[in-house]
Amino acid sequence: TLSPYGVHQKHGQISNQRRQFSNTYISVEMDDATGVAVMKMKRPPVNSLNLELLTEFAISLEKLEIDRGCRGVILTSAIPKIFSAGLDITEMCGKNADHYGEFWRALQEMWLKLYGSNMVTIAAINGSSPAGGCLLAVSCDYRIMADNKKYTIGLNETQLGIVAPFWFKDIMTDTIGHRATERSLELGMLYSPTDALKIGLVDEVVAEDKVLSTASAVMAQWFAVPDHARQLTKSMMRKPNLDRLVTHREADIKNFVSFISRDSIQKSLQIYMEMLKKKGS
Ligand SMILES: CCCCC/C=C\C/C=C\C=C\CC(=O)SCCNC(=O)CCNC(=O)[C@H](O)C(C)(C)COP(=O)(O)OP(=O)(O)OC[C@H]1O[C@@H](n2cnc3c(N)ncnc32)[C@H](O)[C@@H]1OP(=O)(O)O
Repeated sequence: TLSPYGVHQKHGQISNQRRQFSNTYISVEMDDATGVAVMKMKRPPVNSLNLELLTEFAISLEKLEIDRGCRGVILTSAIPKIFSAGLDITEMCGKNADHYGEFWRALQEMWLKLYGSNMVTIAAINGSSPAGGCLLAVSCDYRIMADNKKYTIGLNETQLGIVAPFWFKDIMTDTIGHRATERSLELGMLYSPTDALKIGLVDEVVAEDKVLSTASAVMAQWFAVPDHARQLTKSMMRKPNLDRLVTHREADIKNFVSFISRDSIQKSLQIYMEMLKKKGS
């Protein structure tokens, strides 16, 4: 073990086997010949991240992390036109403090596993990806987005009357820079794929039907670098952000619970949910 987050070399096993494991909201297909797992979120209608999905996500990643045959994960969605609608707003509305705390801890856990993964992680963003959906993408090593101007990506929390926590903000800053993050977060901006590419929020925009094949090709390029060197470099780059959340984890939960429990915030979220429902009907 080379880092507190469990850096270790993965050895690809040469075989023609594909293994699959599936939970309620996450399915994983592991290709032993390539060492690549494709992990799909499948929670209709919009892959909103509820407690169960977040828990399954973390467990699936942990399984892959200890699987010596797995060197990389492509994260994508099984739902057409949607990568993820972000956190399930109903998990943050009308529940009690214990529930909010449990939910936030599950989100932190998932993030520590994804952002701290030793595997190569590539987001194949095949649909809209607001807020928590954007967090998933930005936590990966590389982002490929489908070229469809109806899709958007960004941290739009302020539009809901809530605030992106410091660890969302930190990785956004690392990705697009301080000034762009300041503007983007204050205004709760959502970007089209082309605009996301311009500011560096995604690395590539490709035709919808090429998102997965491009992800596989990029994975092969990343695999050409020796695992131990890439993993140590990743760990060195990401350790400060990981340590910051680990150190302030309980305070972050307390902060979230007290913020989200405020009457004014509950009201904002209810209004936003009603607006979403009206738009859909
Ligand atoms: C100072 C201290 C600070 C401390 C920290 C404090 C707080 C931080 C707190 C929270 C951080 C949260 C991050 C988040 O992720 S919040 C979630 C933000 N997400 C969104 O804004 C996305 C909303 N959804 C959409 O924009 C669209 O649904 C989308 C573009 C994804 C898809 O559009 P489409 O037209 O296909 O589908 P819809 O008809 O809109 O939706 C279908 C169905 O799904 C429901 N729904 C959509 N999104 C969510 C969601 N995020 N959670 C729950 N439910 C969702 C929608 O209401 C529809 O339902 P129904 O009408 O079919 O019943």
